[in-house]
Amino acid sequence: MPSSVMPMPMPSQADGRPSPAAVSAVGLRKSYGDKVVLDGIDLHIPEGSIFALLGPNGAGKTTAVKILSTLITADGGQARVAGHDLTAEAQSVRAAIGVTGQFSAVDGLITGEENMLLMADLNHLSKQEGRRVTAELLERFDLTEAAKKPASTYSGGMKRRLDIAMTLVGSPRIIFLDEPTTGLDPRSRHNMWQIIRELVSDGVTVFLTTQYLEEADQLADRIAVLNNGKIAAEGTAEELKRLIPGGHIRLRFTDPDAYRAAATALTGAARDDEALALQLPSNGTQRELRSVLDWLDSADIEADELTLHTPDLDDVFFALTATAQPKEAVR
Ligand SMILES: Nc1ncnc2c1ncn2[C@@H]1O[C@H](COP(=O)(O)OP(=O)(O)OP(=O)(O)O)[C@@H](O)[C@H]1O
Repeated sequence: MPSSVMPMPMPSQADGRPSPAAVSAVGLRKSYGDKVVLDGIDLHIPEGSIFALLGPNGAGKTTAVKILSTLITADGGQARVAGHDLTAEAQSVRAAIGVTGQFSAVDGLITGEENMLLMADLNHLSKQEGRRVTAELLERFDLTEAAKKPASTYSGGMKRRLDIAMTLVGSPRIIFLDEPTTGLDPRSRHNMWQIIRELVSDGVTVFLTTQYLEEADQLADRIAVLNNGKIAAEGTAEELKRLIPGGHIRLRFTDPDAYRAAATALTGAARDDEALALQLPSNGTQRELRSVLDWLDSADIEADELTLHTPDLDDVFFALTATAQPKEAVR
């Protein structure tokens, strides 16, 4: 499947010119020993958008983030982040970005406020400015009450919020969030999504990696699926869903005789004898649904349950990453 996927067109502005890129990369490559992790990655992430890099475990998502945030160097290819060349202007790249990794930068032994003030110091803010920014961010991330408690006493969601608040002390224009909601409960995950949306409404560009398809679907303007070292597909969630077949109508019966009669009449349907269910391919349009219903009426078939299934990102992910997956190397 990946090899047959057409590249998506570049996002463009109303006047047809390509949108200014917060991150652009051509042919990024990285290997560990003889294991190729990134095998020529191209990216174009417009300013002020949310980009999600999806991929199975060990696909190379963190490696891509580490390269683009100058933590490690690529073996080949070129990239510009915030308008600066990744190799020649690494210092300028660092000044423009914030990174929160899977392993938090939060120091549990000191309070949330002290963590923030330390960050302000590292960003060379004056004492007064550091205090102002700290108070503002703690308030924004609902941490004012807990500000004077050791960070080790915080819940997972609070630690994650503190982590992002610390990243924002330096007012980065681009934020890399490596699996920002892994391990969070549903409520904390939804809170984090809201925070991410607010960041973007302030003009920040967000590059996030995730294993949660729903997260990419909910948040991202564009999504790239990384598999076997390559971008298997890239586009909006809707564009990706259109790439794969999988839409169907499912008819379920309670009466085995009715099921058998319907299965005989509907020769093109896939059968699930155990569930007494039939599955008909469908593109999900109203016109097609109506013609199927008319046909069922004319054949005198009455199902007890009819459900319409349109492909979701899960289907896309499974279709694109179904080929032999690389085994995770031991680090
Ligand atoms: N420093 C390293 N030395 C050797 N191999 C490494 C190193 N870092 C990563 N790898 C390997 O590179 C591959 C990609 O790792 P990476 O952490 O980028 O994947 P990932 O997509 O972020 O995975 P996950 O979703 O599990 O976090 C894995 O097979 C990993 O074991």
